[in-house]
Amino acid sequence: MDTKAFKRSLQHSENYHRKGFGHQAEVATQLESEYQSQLIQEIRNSNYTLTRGDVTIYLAQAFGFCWGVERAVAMAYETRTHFPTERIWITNEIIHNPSVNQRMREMDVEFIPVEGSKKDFSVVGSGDVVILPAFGASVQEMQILNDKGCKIVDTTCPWVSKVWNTVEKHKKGEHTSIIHGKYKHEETVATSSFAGKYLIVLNMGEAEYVADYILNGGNREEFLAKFSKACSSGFDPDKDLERVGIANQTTMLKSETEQIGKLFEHTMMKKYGPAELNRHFQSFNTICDATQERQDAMLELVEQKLDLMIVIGGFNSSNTTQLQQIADQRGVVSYHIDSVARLLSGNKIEHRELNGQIAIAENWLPDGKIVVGITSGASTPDKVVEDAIEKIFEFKATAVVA
Ligand SMILES: C/C(=C\COP(=O)(O)OP(=O)(O)O)CO
Ligand code: SF4
Repeated sequence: MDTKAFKRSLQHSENYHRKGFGHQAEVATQLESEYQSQLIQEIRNSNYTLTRGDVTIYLAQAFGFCWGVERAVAMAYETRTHFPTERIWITNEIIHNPSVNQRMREMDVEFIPVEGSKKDFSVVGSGDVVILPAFGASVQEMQILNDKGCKIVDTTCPWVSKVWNTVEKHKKGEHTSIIHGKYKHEETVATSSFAGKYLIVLNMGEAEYVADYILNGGNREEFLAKFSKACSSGFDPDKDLERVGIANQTTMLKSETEQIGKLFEHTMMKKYGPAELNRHFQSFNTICDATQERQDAMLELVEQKLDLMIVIGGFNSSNTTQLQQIADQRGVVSYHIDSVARLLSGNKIEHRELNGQIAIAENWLPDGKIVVGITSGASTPDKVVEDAIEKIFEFKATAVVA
């Protein structure tokens, strides 16, 4: 399938919308009242810090809703306003935040049902409206919806579309796209659907395995088993790694994407020599600005003397997990929570560990004066952060009285 031609023709269809519908002002007021926070604004205005009682809060200098998320959520709200009576579907979560997805449900936006691991698009009627989330959708899904003749509202973040353009360039130059990402993540599923040949590597360990195979060969069966869910169909590691291009899921750990890019550049240089490098290697920076800013702010925050860190964001939010990984790498005690409900009491906190397990930690709030670092992922409303901060103040105030 010529994915580039399909995308171009879709964009010219009268059923396809990728800009708002002229209800910006109305929706902006609604979003502000549902997701913004007066307290967080005050903390921003006082140099990102606030002390109340025994608790000093240090907020990261960049955190919370990114531009792409604000845009996607606003478009979804506008869609509801513009099509008040039509049936509206969404192909996945609009972004990875439970409270925002709950709001979608309350607005009667329905999620496409999943049977086993397959989505059942038979429920969608031709006059229905379908929202594509901020991560985008695979080209096959777009084709199904286009064939049905439904109205498509595409909220894909332009930074994500930029990565799709990058893999299209790899395809044109007959380079295999090496995508630094999670093969099950919606964004990576979408990106790989636009790629020609591709291989998805999760981390530096997997990248090193591939680089070693390029230089020294290895066990082909083992390679194929290791990447069975993370490569294009018919992928042949002995033929398809002669020319490679780097792309990534926009929200991975920035430093790791950079290291992976350098690793493949050196590998191809070693194998083919500097004069041939351009024929065998392509790289474009596809980490988005928002991801960079939030990770850089986190790196600064963990340099402070903190008693603990609270990282707030959906448990399936990749960028939030990367923020917690930074705290973990620096040896800062940190808890990833998705809502204030996880702060069970002054003694107990329910949180997501980096390995994905949900655990309960005891005695998480130290006695006496404490400094708490706070950050939140790109899909976390400020309101959720405010609720968590207020709860910490409340637990500590009660502890003093007791
Ligand atoms: C939509 C989006 C980022 C916003 O944060 P999310 O937490 O929704 O997504 P992710 O970090 O990719 O799991 C894709 O870049
Ligand atoms: S994190 Fe970046 S790519 Fe993702 S929605 Fe936000 S701005 Fe877009």
